Amino acid sequence: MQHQKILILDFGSQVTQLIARRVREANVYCEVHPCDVNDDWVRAYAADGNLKGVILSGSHASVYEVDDKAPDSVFALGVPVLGICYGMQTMAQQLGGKVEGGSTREFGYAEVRARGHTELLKGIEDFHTPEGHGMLKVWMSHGDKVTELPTGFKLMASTDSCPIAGMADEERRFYGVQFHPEVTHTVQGKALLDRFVLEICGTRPDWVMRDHIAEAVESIRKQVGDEEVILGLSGGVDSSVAAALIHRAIGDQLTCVFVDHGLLRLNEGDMVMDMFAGKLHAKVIRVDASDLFLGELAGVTDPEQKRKIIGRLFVDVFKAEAEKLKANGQGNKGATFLAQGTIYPDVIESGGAKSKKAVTIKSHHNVGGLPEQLGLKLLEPLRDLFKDEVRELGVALGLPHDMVYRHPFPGPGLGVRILGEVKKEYADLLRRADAIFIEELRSHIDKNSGKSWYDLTSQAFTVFLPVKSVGVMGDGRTYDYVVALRAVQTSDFMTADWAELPYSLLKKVSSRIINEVRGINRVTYDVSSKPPATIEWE
Ligand SMILES: Nc1ncnc2c1ncn2[C@@H]1O[C@H](COP(=O)(O)OP(=O)(O)OP(=O)(O)O)[C@@H](O)[C@H]1O
Ligand SMILES: O=c1[nH]c(=O)c2[nH+]cn([C@@H]3O[C@H](COP(=O)(O)O)[C@@H](O)[C@H]3O)c2[nH]1
Ligand SMILES: NC(=O)CC[C@H](N)C(=O)O
Ligand SMILES: [Mg+2]
Repeated sequence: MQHQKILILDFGSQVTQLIARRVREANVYCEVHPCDVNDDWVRAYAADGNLKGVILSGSHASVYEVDDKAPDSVFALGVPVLGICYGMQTMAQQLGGKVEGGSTREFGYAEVRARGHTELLKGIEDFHTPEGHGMLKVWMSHGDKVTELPTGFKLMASTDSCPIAGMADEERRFYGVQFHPEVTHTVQGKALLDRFVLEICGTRPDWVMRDHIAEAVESIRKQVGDEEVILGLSGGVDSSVAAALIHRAIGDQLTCVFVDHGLLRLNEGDMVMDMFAGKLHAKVIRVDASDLFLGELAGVTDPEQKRKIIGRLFVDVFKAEAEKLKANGQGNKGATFLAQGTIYPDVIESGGAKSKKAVTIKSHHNVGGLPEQLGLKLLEPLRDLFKDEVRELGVALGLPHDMVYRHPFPGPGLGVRILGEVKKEYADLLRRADAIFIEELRSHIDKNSGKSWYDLTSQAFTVFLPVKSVGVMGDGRTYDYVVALRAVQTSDFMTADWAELPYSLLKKVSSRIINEVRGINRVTYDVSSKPPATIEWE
């Protein structure tokens, strides 16, 4: 089935993904593409008639400094266009208006007054002033402003310091807002985007997870035919959901390879095997490669070097398993496809025009280089989905709730949570400390929300610090290792706040770790946000 869709052109804003999230939440399919796609691309993209509207994102740049423009064809498609912040500014400039650098900058909360009556803001006000004007509580982040409306536009909204905070050409259905409707701080932001997407663009809300399973199953069958697929299964959310979906489509033509690199969490290996072999009846090969990984990591202390070694060993193991599959005597012909749990944020991050300019903070282990080296074709059934859509899909496929709502776990595992040199002794201590932390997070329920602290945090784990400190236990002196607890709250993992865990919880965890894990005598809590820190320590 062909879905109607909204095109989001990304000018490099930090929050472009949120626009996509909000549109998807309205059950409308959308895609984010870099702003520098050309006119031919836009026309081809719209050729099947399913493109119902375009949204132009914000940017850190200024329209008078860079020449990032929307392809002109966007304004000639006959579909509605919404410009947000920089998106509004470039729309204004491209259509004959004027944009200038302002002397006052607006960051954060602002109140915007609706002007006149426009279709976009119809029925969308947070409150009315005594004079009867509609006001919106919004989030702003800009220094430049539109100072002259382009021909055909009328004023839609303003603030004290930004007289043109919204503009509309109702004839052509072009709208611009200086504020950010995609962030939750803009109280009616979701309502405004819903109105644009559903009413102004008239899009059919047909993006529903239930239907997606049937469509995905059909397309996997078509793509794979009677060939065979291997999939790197980590037990994490993405690869597990990909495995369940592909298994539903092609059954035994799928073989999952689960690599135990000796850097997994406590009992993780058995849990993953149990679930896949036991409940889903999928073929899973468990490869015990801990000696290989720990052997190659011995003596290596540099984080980037550790990541590269782990990435390379993953490739080696997959390669060896793909070969073995041909000769296993069970009628396998050998895999021609490699399946991956790549999700939409991975696609945007690696393909976005903007992110190519970004510096490498850490080389995320990735299997992106795999297919070429292995001579395999790629199968990525989740590449259009956001994480929470993947989770919804997992539940719909019958995966247990606990598995689907697990915190993400990085491929290099404890390898990046043991600072410096990785040793089995350290990994064993860390596994036990981490298991205690997670157990307590799960059992501590927050009274206000009724949720466990595991569910209230996005990711939580323990980090092993290879330093010793002095302690006293049972009147004796100890000289043992230190661990740090890390718990963060984030929606996209690009930025994160450290979680304000209750002291009672921290107290319990600390006392249990020190009492139960001999070899650790000190526990600290990491109170750094991202940025400037990162979530993992390496
Ligand atoms: N131990 C492992 N064995 C086999 N494949 C792995 C392993 N760890 C990671 N991978 C592969 O690397 C991919 C990327 O890992 P990543 O952690 O980003 O995703 P995930 O584990 O599927 O989900 P989550 O983000 O919830 O942890 C996985 O989808 C999987 O294919
Ligand atoms: O699959 C992965 N392979 C990796 O190499 C990797 N490194 C970091 N992470 C995860 O990415 C998110 C952001 O982490 P950082 O703030 O530490 O960069 C967090 O969720 C991290 O756990 C990884 N995931
Ligand atoms: N967030 C934005 O899109 C900002 C646009 C532009 N850089 C400004 O300061 O106005
Ligand atoms: Mg993972």
